[in-house]
Amino acid sequence: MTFHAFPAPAKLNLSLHVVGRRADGYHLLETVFRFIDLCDTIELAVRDDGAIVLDTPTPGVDPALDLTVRAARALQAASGTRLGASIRIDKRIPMGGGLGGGSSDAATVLLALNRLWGCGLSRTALQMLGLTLGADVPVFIYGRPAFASGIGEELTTCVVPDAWYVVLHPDAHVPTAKIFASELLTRNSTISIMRSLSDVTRRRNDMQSVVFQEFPQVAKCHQRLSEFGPALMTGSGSCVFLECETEQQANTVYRSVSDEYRGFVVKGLQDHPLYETD
Ligand SMILES: C[C@@](CO)(OP(=O)(O)O)[C@H](O)COP(=O)(O)OP(=O)(O)OC[C@H]1O[C@@H](n2ccc(N)nc2=O)[C@H](O)[C@@H]1O
Ligand SMILES: Nc1ncnc2c1ncn2[C@@H]1O[C@H](COP(=O)(O)OP(=O)(O)O)[C@@H](O)[C@H]1O
Repeated sequence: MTFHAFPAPAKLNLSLHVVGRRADGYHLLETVFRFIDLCDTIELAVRDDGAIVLDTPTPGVDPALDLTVRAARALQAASGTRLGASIRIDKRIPMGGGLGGGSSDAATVLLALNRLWGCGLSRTALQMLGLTLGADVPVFIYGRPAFASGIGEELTTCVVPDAWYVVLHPDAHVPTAKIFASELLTRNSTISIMRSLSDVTRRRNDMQSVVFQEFPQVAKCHQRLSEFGPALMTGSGSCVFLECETEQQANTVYRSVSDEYRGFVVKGLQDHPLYETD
């Protein structure tokens, strides 16, 4: 069996406003996504027997519910292919950190198997299929830094700065659904997110204060990183990040806090590594 390797990058939400709620309970967002150069690696081998086999189950995730397996099954059903796949995941993106690792893994499986199986689905069709797996999946298929509205699926390319990030991972696994369900969550943000993007000090994350109340260790970590500049939480947390103009600045900040917190320095990407112009 021949395995082919594909990258699945993490994302940051550079700003995130909750602007409403749909009748089905899902929240309407305005957010800016960008990819960073922390990646899982997904290895895929085509099988003739139609089976979807996860060779490397992720601790704590039921293999049948792993987003890579669900993505492969969804593409099988949508395309009608008789082919299957063996999947290996080399996981580097922390789970439950608001870095979108599971969603990115799923997107990479959809993009890569679409090629390996010769399904010929368009990028837009893959985005719609991805949305059935999670609100964060479409942007990883879209492949460009993006302003997102709706529940995260209405995407417009936006300009993001060349930047480096200090990302800290406090010791908390934040359940996304619980934060969205909180009575404390602001659901009527009105400030235009695009106007605030160019000014780092005006960026914000409406989920942040709710997470800080439930998980004081995240608040503490955010407070520490804020000593160096306008730090923000990504997505529903728990990771917090600080944007820096240079790698050297980011390394200096990280060195100051690395005794207290797990984390890393990453480069902001301009495109998803699998992005190709159509
Ligand atoms: C908050 C964000 C911001 O990018 O990221 P993460 O922190 O998860 O990375 C996303 O909106 C998360 O997207 P994703 O993680 O794919 O969420 P899903 O699996 O679709 O949904 C998990 C649960 O969160 C709630 N949910 C999710 C998205 C949304 N726009 N409104 C919601 O209310 C729903 O209760 C849903 O059942
Ligand atoms: N391949 C996968 N990688 C990571 N998480 C997965 C995967 N498949 C399913 N999951 C589930 O999705 C949840 C959210 O994971 P992830 O996308 O990494 O975090 P977040 O939503 O905080 O950005 C995990 O807690 C896990 O239960």
